[in-house]
Amino acid sequence: MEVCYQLPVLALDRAVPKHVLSRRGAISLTSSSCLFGGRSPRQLSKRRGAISYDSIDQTALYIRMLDVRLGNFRSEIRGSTSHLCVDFRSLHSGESEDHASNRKQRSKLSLQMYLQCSRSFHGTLTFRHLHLLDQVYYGQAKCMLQRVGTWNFDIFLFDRLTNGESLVCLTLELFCKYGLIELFGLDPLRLHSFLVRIQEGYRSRNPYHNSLHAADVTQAMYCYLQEPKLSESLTSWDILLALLAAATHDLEHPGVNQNFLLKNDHFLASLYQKNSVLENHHWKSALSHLRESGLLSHLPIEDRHRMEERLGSLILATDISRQNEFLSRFKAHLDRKDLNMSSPEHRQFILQMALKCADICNPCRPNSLSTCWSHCVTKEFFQQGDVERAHRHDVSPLCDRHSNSVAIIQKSFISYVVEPLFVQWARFCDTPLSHCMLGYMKQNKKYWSNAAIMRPKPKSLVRSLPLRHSNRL
Ligand SMILES: Nc1ncnc2c1ncn2[C@@H]1O[C@@H]2COP(=O)(O)O[C@H]2[C@H]1O
Repeated sequence: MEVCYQLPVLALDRAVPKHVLSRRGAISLTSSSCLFGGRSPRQLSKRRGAISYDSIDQTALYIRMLDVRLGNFRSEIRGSTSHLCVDFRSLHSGESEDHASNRKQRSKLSLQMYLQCSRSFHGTLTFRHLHLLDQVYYGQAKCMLQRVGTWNFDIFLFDRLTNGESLVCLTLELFCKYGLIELFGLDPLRLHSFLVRIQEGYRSRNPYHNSLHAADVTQAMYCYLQEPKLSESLTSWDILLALLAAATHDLEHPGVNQNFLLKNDHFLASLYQKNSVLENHHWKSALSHLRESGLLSHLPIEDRHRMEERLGSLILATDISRQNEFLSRFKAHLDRKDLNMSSPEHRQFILQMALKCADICNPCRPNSLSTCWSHCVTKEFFQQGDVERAHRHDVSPLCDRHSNSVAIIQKSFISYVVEPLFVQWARFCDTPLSHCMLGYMKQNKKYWSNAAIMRPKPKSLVRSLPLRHSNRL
């Protein structure tokens, strides 16, 4: 079969054979040597050990592995080449303004520390080198970690102090706090290398869906794990799972939404049969990193499988288009007062709700932090809109910079998506933190309402704003 999986509008760097995508049962890789950088698929599959190609799961994992094997992945993140399939470079033309790429430049770290950090990234840092690190900045980062469980934790500052390594530093700290390394007999080096892979697996050029967002969600998840209803009933497995899910929940996000992938017949849309395409991709990517790093390889196979399934159920719950489904179920439980935290099924459900809250908690942060997130997320929407416009496609809802404003998007997002969820979460937790989040949310809503009045709505917005907020359709 012909190797042709052309996107109508965007540049294709590497084609994925259609039969990889369309036939569930069998993947023939023979006609796709271009995918393997000159190596035969056989060689690769041999090197990977036993990869079975007989399920959609393995297909997904294999596609991610190819991404890594080809070295394409890292270079795309570093900005020199492009992604496996879609060339997303046009999304990032305004490089100088890019928040994420500026993070490194804005970092106050010395060159010496930068070099040390990149060595530590690639595993060549020795303990002797650690003494050479710029103590001032690591000292400050360490200091911040003492307050990692506070809701006004400034993740932007923490990221600068750790030279863009907030996800690794924060997650390691939380693993240590909970004693997960000892409890699960984890190899600290494998854990570190797994977290570095995860951090690098986020595209730093995405204004919003980058490793800083993952670090923010992980920090929020930690705050929720401290809530008495959770802390008094969760097991160590639950905690391990919750932290892993938070850290990986948007892994390899391409910086565009599902609607964009569907419209462009992206191979991921076919692979996941147009269902929670991004979330499935995040989950499978997380699995491949978990397996490749061997982090849990010493645990019994049944435990690992259970863990992988549960990880999937958490990450898939972050699909915002399933918000109503989760919210109705949550409300029904709260009305009936029948949540029983000693039931594994109910604990998993509460972890799903906690991750959903952590994922969209940015409007519930203090205004100085919340507004930064609002600008980042809007920037990503508008970049997608610019590409759609440039290719004469319909511009997706919320993505048109000419008919939207940050304020309007925020007002609508807070009212229709955030508030209903956090009101129920506060009903469930009924703690100072849950009410404090509602307080910040109200302040932010007011702030954006005023901003919207000060900056009048573009005329075309009256026609284009959807009734219900969703950037995914
Ligand atoms: N502050 C925000 N304003 C508007 N949309 C948001 C905001 N924060 C998160 N979102 C949206 O909520 C979605 C949650 O799932 P995703 O991370 O895939 O994509 C996210 C964004 O589309």
